[in-house]
Parts: sequence; C-alpha cells; structure tokens
Amino acid sequence: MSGSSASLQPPADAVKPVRHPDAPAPGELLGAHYGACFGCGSEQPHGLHLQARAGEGVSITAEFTVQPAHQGAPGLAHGGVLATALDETLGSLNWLLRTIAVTGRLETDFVRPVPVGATLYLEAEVTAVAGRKIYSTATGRLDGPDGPVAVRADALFVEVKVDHFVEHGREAEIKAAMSDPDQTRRARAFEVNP
Ligand SMILES: CCCCC/C=C\C/C=C\C/C=C\C/C=C\CCCC(=O)SCCNC(=O)CCNC(=O)[C@H](O)C(C)(C)COP(=O)(O)OP(=O)(O)OC[C@H]1O[C@@H](n2cnc3c(N)ncnc32)[C@H](O)[C@@H]1OP(=O)(O)O
Repeated sequence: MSGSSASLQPPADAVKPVRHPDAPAPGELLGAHYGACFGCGSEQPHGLHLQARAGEGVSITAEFTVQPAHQGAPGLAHGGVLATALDETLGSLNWLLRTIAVTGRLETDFVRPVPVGATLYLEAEVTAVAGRKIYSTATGRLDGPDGPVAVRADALFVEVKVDHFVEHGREAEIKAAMSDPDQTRRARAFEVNP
C-alpha cells in the first residue's frame, strides 16, 4: 500500500522474512493462540472467532463473518471490529515465524462498508523483518477471496518475550494461562528459535 506512514516503511537493512521450518503446512488451520482472545478464541461469545490458515511463504488467509454484535451503524460492521480482524490476521503471521510479537502500529483503510452477515476474506503477509520489527500488510475482501477489497492495513509488530505478558497482564488471567499446560506449551514453543 502506498499511503502508509514513514514508520511503516522497512529500513534499508531490513531482510525478507523466513518461514520457520516447523511452521504449520500451507492449508493448515492455526487454531487460537488463546481461548479468551476476542479475535480468535472460542470462549468469547461476541468475539470474531476468526479462523486463520497458513499460506505459502509467510502468508495467512482467514475468514470472519460479521455478526449482529459487531455493528457500528445499523446493519454494518463497526470499523474497530474490522480493524481487529485485520490485526488478528496480521498477528497470526507471527506463528509462521515462530516469533511472539505485539502490534506496535496498525494503519487501516476502510474502502467499502461491510454488512452484517457478510464474510470477510482476509489475506496477510510479512513483507520485511528488521531486528525485532516485523512489517506486514493485509487485505479483507467481500464476496470471496477474489472479491472487491473492503478493508486493508499495514502494520508493524514488535517481537517480545513471554515475560511481556507475565509482566503486564492481569494476575488472574496470567495465573490461569500459566497453569494450563497447553497454553504454556504454545507460548514456550515460540521461545525456541533455530
Ligand atoms: C504463560 C502465559 C503466556 C500467555 C501468552 C499467550 C500467548 C502468546 C502467543 C502469542 C500472542 C501474541 C500476540 C497476540 C496475537 C494477535 C493479537 C493481535 C495483536 C495485538 O493486538 S497485540 C496487543 C496490542 N499491542 C500492544 O499491547 C503493544 C503495546 N506496546 C508495547 O508493549 C511496546 O510499545 C512495544 C513492545 C510495542 C515496544 O516497546 P519496547 O520497549 O519493547 O521496544 P521499543 O520501544 O524500543 O521499540 C522497538 C523498535 O520498534 C519501534 N516501534 C515501537 N513501537 C512503534 C510504533 N508504534 N510505531 C513505529 N515504530 C515503533 C521502535 O522505534 C524501535 O525501533 P528501533 O529498534 O529501530 O529503534
């Protein structure tokens, strides 16, 4: 996308992203990174329940169907919810790098209104990596994977350690996550890089 700000332009020393050898195969569903996640978790009744699938290289596809709970104007998706769908899809890319990263900056274009009941077909890819900084881009289309673009975004994610969550998250949820062996395994798996 041409309109993004200077801080979303990769620096001259940025490199191409490298797909981790243990990344899920193209076509495989990624599953939720956290059950209570508003974007992808199954435990949030009004969440997006976004399902992301590994693509080729460092790319992801995902689908999200707009529910009545996601309205801003009558019958239309709230822009913040659409930004969440883009953010979640972009965040899923980090699974393919086996890097834990959080959104530092997200720039979103809202191109077409998205009605309730519509399915947003999202695709995202990492474009460059510079140290801890991961640059990525995403689009969301209507009517199918080749349909008209409704939303798009450019983002900068910043790599963090698991300690980021332990340090900043509310104690009750952190304790629950740490006592869940599946959650701990998923989080720790990211800390072992080749
Ligand atoms: C056992 C329990 C563990 C449970 C964990 C569960 C699961 C873990 C697995 C995966 C989960 C991970 C993510 C979730 C996935 C998807 C959900 C969607 C993603 C999100 O929704 S996630 C929430 C929203 N997100 C935040 O909550 C971030 C708040 N924020 C911060 O926590 C800090 O702000 C941070 C860490 C971003 C940076 O802080 P820092 O101190 O580490 O690093 P620093 O500031 O030095 O930045 C380093 C370099 O990035 C550049 N940089 C930084 N920010 C920039 C900006 N905004 N614009 C342009 N450039 C920026 C600097 O300019 C510098 O660049 P340079 O190196 O060139 O100088």
